[in-house]
Amino acid sequence: MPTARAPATSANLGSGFDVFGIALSRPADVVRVERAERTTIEVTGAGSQFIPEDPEKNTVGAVADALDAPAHIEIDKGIRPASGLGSSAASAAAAAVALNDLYDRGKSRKELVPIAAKGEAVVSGDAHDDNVAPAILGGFTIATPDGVTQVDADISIVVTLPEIVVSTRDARKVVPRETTVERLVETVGNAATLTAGMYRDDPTLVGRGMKDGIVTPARAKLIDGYDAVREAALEAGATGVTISGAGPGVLAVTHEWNQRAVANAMLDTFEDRGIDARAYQTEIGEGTRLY
Ligand SMILES: Nc1ncnc2c1ncn2[C@@H]1O[C@H](COP(=O)(O)OP(=O)(O)OP(=O)(O)O)[C@@H](O)[C@H]1O
Ligand SMILES: N[C@@H](CCO)C(=O)O
Repeated sequence: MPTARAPATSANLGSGFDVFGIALSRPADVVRVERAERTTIEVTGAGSQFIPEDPEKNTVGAVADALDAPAHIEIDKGIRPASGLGSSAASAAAAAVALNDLYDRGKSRKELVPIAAKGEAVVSGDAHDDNVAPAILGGFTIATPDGVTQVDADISIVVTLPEIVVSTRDARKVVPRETTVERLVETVGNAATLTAGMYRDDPTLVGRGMKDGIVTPARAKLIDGYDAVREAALEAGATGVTISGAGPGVLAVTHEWNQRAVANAMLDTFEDRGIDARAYQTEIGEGTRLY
């Protein structure tokens, strides 16, 4: 039975809304697939009680359909749903890679990206590629309508995950529909700085390039304590802080040597406000691995 492990991912990185994404070395989902007459799904692990097993409602059902690959699909969730860590995308990415192997469909990793994105459409209303691209390919990815560009990068990351639920569908409703030319110029500059930082494995440039004055301020209101947690992480030495994906995860870029200090500062700040949270000290990592 093919088994695939797909990593958590963080989309947007502030200045790259719906375009940038990174794979994280942990946590991850593990998906096992077995040929069947029709698709059935079994979900265990983190937050599994909130995840539908109906193939019409689970991201992996749409992937099995798109590959014409009916299967019994077992999902072991390592990534809590509605986290901002690409939980729904990780299952879709792992299913795409495992089903491609099970049915010998011969699709390349890049060809599997839009197929896995069909799963994202099931949960958030549209098929953005910015989580499934890094989940499948690993590293830092730039997903545009013209295709995906992938860069391997070595950057330390802390993501704190508060016990707050923010669904991608709701977080997309608060995204401003218009912006100014000044904001556009600022965002292009930041996105370019971030990309240069990824090429150079430079956490200072990546952190600086995550600044965003358009989408992040609107979404920060959905995350209790976001401004205070951001300040605390920067004071502890993070080079940049933003919302991970659609939230509520909060992502900090760090130097490797102060990862722990940044994680503790973020956790303490959530705790001061009575919000339970957990921290992942992680780094940009590989894409889906097939066993
Ligand atoms: N295989 C799956 N894994 C996780 N969530 C799933 C899956 N299939 C369907 N869902 C549903 O998708 C929703 C979670 O997806 P959502 O995009 O909101 O969160 P996320 O993937 O953690 O966040 P983000 O995309 O911001 O990183 C939940 O409503 C959940 O029930
Ligand atoms: N780019 C997406 C990622 C979450 O799926 C968003 O921020 O809405």
